[in-house]
Amino acid sequence: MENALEINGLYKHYDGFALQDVSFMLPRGVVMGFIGENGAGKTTTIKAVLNLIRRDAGAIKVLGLDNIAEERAVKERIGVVLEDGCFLNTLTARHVDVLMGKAYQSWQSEQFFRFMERFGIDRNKKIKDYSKGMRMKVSIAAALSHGAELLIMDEPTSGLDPVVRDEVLDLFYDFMQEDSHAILLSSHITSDLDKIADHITFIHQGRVLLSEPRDELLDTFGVLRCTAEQLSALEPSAMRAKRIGAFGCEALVRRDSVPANWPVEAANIEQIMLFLTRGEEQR
Ligand SMILES: Nc1ncnc2c1ncn2[C@@H]1O[C@H](COP(=O)(O)OP(=O)(O)OP(=O)(O)O)[C@@H](O)[C@H]1O
Repeated sequence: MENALEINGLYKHYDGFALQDVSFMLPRGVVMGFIGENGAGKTTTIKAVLNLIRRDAGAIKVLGLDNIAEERAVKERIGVVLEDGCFLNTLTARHVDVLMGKAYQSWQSEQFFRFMERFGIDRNKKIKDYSKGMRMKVSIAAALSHGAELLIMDEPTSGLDPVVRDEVLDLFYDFMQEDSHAILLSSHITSDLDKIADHITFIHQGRVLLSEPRDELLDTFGVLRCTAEQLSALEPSAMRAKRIGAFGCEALVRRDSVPANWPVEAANIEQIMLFLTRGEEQR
């Protein structure tokens, strides 16, 4: 089966910022965490996938379809949740149901209202009177109620409390019970990604620095705390990034390239992201 998403050589230039040769692949059956610091280019990439901005170069396939030439077919088969919410504040969940029914051939009202009941959301109340968590749940419920195979979400859990975040992650988990489904999820909340992401794509200053299965990433890299002398004795290829402080050095290292008796600790996604963003890069 074709990949859920393939981005090849995506370029987009703004004044003071550019996406440069962004390429990665999201296979079906996979939840991809799309991470990077503020302004790294996550939303710009997602907007290019959704054909909301004009790209300068590159090719994007969504569920095997060209995202521009076959835009209508693509829209029907993906669920989208954007950072700033998708619906007007004066609408109620009932209105959302009517609008979505017009927008999607395969809209499932019953499914949508089952979600509303599960979340205890009053279908007659206006969106502006919902809490932030409820608004996000309505957006996610809408994205999940038209038989989408791929969910594309820009920071769906940001600003939500840990209990609501967990409920939302449960929804994603349910969605992924179907093998052909996939999720692209941009997030700053690395603990959510620790729970749900199978694959991590990390973007920094408009370029993809890595795109790998999460377990491989965690197996490959570790954090070494050592002296400057020890650090300089290390093979350059063993080190991906380093930070040198007054009291010693820390380096993100390839575990298998460091002498076995050196103290290398497991790294989590947040540490890897911080090293690659703020550490002195070693290529
Ligand atoms: N329409 C635009 N015109 C000019 N610059 C833009 C435009 N949209 C985005 N940018 C710039 O592109 C850069 C990347 O922004 P983007 O929203 O893609 O980052 P992000 O990784 O999603 O960040 P965040 O995590 O803060 O949402 C930023 O410097 C932003 O100012």
